[in-house]
Amino acid sequence: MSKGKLQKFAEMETFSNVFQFPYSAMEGVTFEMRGRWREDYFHNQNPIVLELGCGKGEYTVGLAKLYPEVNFIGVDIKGARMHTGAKQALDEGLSNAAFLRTNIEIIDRFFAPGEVQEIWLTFSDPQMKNPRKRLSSTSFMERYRHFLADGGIIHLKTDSNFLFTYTTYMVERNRLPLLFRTEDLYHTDGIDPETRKILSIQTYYEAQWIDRGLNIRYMKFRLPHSGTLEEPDVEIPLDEYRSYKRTKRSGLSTSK
Ligand SMILES: C[S@@+](CC[C@H](N)C(=O)[O-])C[C@H]1O[C@@H](n2cnc3c(N)ncnc32)[C@H](O)[C@@H]1O
Repeated sequence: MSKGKLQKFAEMETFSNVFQFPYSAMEGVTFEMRGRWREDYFHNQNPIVLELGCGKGEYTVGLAKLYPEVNFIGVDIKGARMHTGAKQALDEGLSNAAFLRTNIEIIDRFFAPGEVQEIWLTFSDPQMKNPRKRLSSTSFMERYRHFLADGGIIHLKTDSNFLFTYTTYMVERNRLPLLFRTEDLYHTDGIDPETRKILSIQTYYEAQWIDRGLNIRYMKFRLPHSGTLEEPDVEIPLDEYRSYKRTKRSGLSTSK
């Protein structure tokens, strides 16, 4: 591990806004703030919004600045990336932003039923070959149901035609209420100023995909608790650009 990463990890141990519980540390352990994030950490009764796969946490930090009356928690397994957002939140005194380093597969161990109001999926890996790892698959929706309020909102912002098309079919097949959907966010008219402000927050990956000339897609839908969820049975064209290898010119590894 590089010296820079080691230093970031050491610093993260001292950050009061970071909780680190990877899968390996969770065997037989119950997260003690489950059901008590508001009381024990945020010290308020405001809603809680998660950014899953937050990377450097641009949405967690950006939304926390825009909405001081809402609590935001960025979740990712990669600590070196999370360090950026966690440090920024501390430096800027954002008491409504926190970070949880864990595997999203066990996310329901950290939040009690109804404890979370909304989820953001920002530039999630499309996992074209592995639907069980896809953060908008029905198996993850089932996990989210354990702690997301009934009818809670899920936002998906992505460059990936594959992930966006898959999620559209998943929403249709399960009749989840669709609130908004655009295949080309930055060339869509009629988006209200408040939504535009939220959607203009750009993540690390988003900036790189925009540089490559890709459309940014966005949808939001509700996830009710009732009804059995079924996987859509559809063939979706793969995102060809994701099989490109890292080049000196692009500097972007797309095989992720
Ligand atoms: C493509 S990056 C996007 C990061 C950030 N949202 C952005 O837009 O720049 C996907 C992130 O999701 C995280 N991730 C993917 N699957 C995960 C899982 N099952 N558990 C925890 N983190 C996961 C990865 O570690 C990575 O940081």
